[in-house]
Amino acid sequence: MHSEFWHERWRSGRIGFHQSQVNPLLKHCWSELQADGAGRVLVPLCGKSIDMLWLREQGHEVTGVELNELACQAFWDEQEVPVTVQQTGDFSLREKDGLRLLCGDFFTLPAAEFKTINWVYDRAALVAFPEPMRKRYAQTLTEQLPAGVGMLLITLEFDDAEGPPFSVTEEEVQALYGDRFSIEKLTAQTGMGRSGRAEVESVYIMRDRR
Ligand SMILES: C[S@@+](CC[C@H](N)C(=O)[O-])C[C@H]1O[C@@H](n2cnc3c(N)ncnc32)[C@H](O)[C@@H]1O
Repeated sequence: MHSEFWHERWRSGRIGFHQSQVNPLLKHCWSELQADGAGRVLVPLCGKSIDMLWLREQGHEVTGVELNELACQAFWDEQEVPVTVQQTGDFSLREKDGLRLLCGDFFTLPAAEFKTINWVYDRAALVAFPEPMRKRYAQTLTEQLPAGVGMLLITLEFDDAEGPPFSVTEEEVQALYGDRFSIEKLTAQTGMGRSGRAEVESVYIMRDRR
């Protein structure tokens, strides 16, 4: 998936993935990580998700990483929070009160950004990538994240091969992350997706084996 694909989605407002409410599965399942409002949460491919606000409200520090500048600015504008934009390497940074939004390519995120992460929240990030990029994405996380990290991952499964989103099976989650994490599937809900197709939304809790 090329960057331009996503920039065009944001420019044209075709952001059906964005949710106006906090994701109910996040609210329901986050406590399973026993994160207790402590530590920093990485939200890869965060868009302008208000799930980051909910995580912040729990007490976590939050770092979101998003490719598109419109999305990063819209997040703060919609909260009516004025922020200044700083440049840090290849990324622009908008931050306020423990919530940092880094704008740039996740695959070029400096190693130092991963070192302070305790938790990862992945909703619509892994499934946003086609298969070869999913491998690269999961490899980046498993190689860069520090010991003891935990993750909440939400995936979708459906028959249609076209994406994004892309269908990700439990077997693939195991293949991508099983060497480093113990993986527990918490729920799997069958429902109608945005495009009217049947899909299964699954939540995984992943705990570092190290
Ligand atoms: C399907 S959306 C999900 C957004 C968010 N997680 C949510 O739940 O609303 C995927 C997002 O990832 C961003 N994105 C795609 N490739 C990226 C990359 N390489 N680095 C950072 N962000 C990326 C897109 O701009 C888009 O906003």
